[in-house]
Amino acid sequence: MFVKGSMARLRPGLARMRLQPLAAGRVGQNRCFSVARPSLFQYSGRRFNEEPDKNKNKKDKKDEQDPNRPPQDLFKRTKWTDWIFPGLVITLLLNSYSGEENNQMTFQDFKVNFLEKGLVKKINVINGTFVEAELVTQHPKSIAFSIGSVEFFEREIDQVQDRLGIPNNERIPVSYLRRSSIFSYIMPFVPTLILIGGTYYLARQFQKRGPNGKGGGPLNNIMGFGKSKAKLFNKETDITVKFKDVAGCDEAKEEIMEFVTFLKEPQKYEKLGAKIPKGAILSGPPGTGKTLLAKATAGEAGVPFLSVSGSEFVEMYVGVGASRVRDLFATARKNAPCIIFVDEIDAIGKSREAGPMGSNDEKEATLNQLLVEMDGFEDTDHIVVLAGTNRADILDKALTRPGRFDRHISIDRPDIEGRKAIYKVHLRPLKLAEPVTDEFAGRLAALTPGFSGADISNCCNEAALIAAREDCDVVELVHFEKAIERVIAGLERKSRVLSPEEKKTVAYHEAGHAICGWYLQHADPLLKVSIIPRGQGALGYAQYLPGDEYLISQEQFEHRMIMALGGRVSEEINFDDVTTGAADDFKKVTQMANAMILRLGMSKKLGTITFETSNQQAQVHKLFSEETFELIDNEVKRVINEAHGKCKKLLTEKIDEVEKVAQELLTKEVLTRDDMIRLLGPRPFEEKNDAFKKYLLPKDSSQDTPHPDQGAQMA
Ligand SMILES: Nc1ncnc2c1ncn2[C@@H]1O[C@H](COP(=O)(O)OP(=O)(O)OP(=O)(O)O)[C@@H](O)[C@H]1O
Ligand SMILES: [Zn+2]
Repeated sequence: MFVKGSMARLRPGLARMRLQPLAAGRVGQNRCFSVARPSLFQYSGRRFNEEPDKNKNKKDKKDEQDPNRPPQDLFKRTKWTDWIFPGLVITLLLNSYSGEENNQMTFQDFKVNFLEKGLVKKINVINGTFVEAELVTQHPKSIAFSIGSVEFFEREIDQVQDRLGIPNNERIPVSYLRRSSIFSYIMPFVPTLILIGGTYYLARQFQKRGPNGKGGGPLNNIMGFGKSKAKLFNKETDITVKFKDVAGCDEAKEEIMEFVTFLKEPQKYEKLGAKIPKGAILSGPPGTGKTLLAKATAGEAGVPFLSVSGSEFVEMYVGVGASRVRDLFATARKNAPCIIFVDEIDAIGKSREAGPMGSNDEKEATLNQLLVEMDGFEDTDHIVVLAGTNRADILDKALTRPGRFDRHISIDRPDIEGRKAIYKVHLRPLKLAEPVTDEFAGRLAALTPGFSGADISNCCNEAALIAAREDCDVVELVHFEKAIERVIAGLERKSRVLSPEEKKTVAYHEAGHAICGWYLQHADPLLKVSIIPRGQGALGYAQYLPGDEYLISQEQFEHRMIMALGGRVSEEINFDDVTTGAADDFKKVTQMANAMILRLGMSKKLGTITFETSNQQAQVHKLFSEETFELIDNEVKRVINEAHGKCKKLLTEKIDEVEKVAQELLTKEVLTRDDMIRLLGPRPFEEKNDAFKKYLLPKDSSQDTPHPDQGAQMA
């Protein structure tokens, strides 16, 4: 008989399908036989009268031992814990599936075959939907079936018993039971269990197959949330940077030297009772070598270096930042004496005064923890905390008070001598055509005013890349010049083809800039004019070389404005219509005019007052009257209009020169300083840029390179 067996239990649907004809046939032909077997059907869904199925166990066991069975691979888990989660889910699924009532007996069968024959001893109505009837016979001892409604069932039973004339006191006792399966208790916890189980399961899986096969996968990191992300550089192996690798910034080095001596010989200070500063803030524009200097300090002192970025403390979860700060200092104490370097400290150390968006509790908590830790460690801990920032001005005052970051070391962009020194450092590893001379480094430095250390390092690398691309054996000056131009103005875009009209407009526009620059006294030395598109959006540009200036006069300002307007004015003079090409020029002009009026006291009408406010304040309060507003407006317009007028006058006078330069540009696309001298004669003024005179002018040939700041990229 195929009826019996594990199949009936494991696959109730299938069992039902096969069993039904048999049962129906039997029921139809021989009711006694059919009623003698109801418990068989109940194996599929019923829980009582169930006999352990030995065959099934045997079969399963056999299956497990069969190595050729492919799904078996799935079962090759080693630990039982791996099965908790999948097991839970499978059990629940099976239960919900087998939980369906699979009872095959109907009330009619019950009535005809048992009730009317007087075989029923007791009736239990379970949960109002299901009936178990105890029988007087031994085989079967009981039967079970579903009912639609209790009232109907009761009525039917009464009717049968009425019909059979059973007196009231002998009627079949009916009891009403409430039975709940174990799952109804478990069910409310299931979502939580699945969640916990799922997380645990996934965490284990990730742990097993972490990157580089060592475990510790991404999910595992969740467990290490509060851990600091600081990178520890070991003194013996990792820190190879010394002060000699940090060029320029001599004052900064001198100041930071104090920490080196302290970390090397703390007794020297301690025996005199001196308290060594706990930390210093290194401030300066991006790429000026703050991180490098901090690392070199560790390198010189021969102590470990813990480097972390302020933004790495910031997480959206409350308390994580503070916990990371604690962890960082705990690590530092273990490695003392050592240096902690927190880059971008402004990410957490911003002034705690509530901004327009209100305060940020998590950041405050992180900052507070940092303050607590800094107060907490003693001089005897021999830990120095250095912090880098581009915005020292917005730091919380509590950070900079004595006892915390009480030294402020500012590192500026390098001047010509600084750049020269930095070039020498970064030229060292390169294979050059000739040994690095003062002249060579000076020339590169003169060509790159405003470059930071990082720019210089980038530029040297770029030069080597260009040399390699051109299959040269050594890096030459020309490669550096190309690299500098590329760093400043972006990549040449020869593929951007301009129409002849566009090209003509660009040529006259650039010629306008160039002529203004040539004939204005305070204009910076002109290096190159080009109408080859470069970078993003620049169709042409005139390049000048400003010196390292710290003061700019009003007249210089005005001349720069006139130069910036030269492009548009040349278009006005030479064409019937103007183009969009001067948008960037206008931005510069407006910025300069605003600065003159609002900040620099260069307007007689407004006087020596600064009208500049932070944006947030301006939004909330009106800081000056309508009349002042109007006056500012008028003054800005006046300054720009005057510059425009002077520019127009100059270019109208020099219209032939503009024509010459524009035509030459149209044929050659790039004009160097030599070309300009050939076309216009020497500049009527002496060049004021010392670096230019010293390193570039004597050999004034075709060494033409751009500069990064003002004047470059005249669109
Ligand atoms: N004075 C310098 N001497 C030699 N190299 C320098 C100097 N300054 C910067 N560099 C080069 O620039 C790179 C970047 O510098 P660094 O990361 O120290 O700048 P930073 O000031 O910390 O920048 P940021 O403010 O963006 O963090 C250095 O790795 C180094 O190669
Ligand atoms: Zn322009």
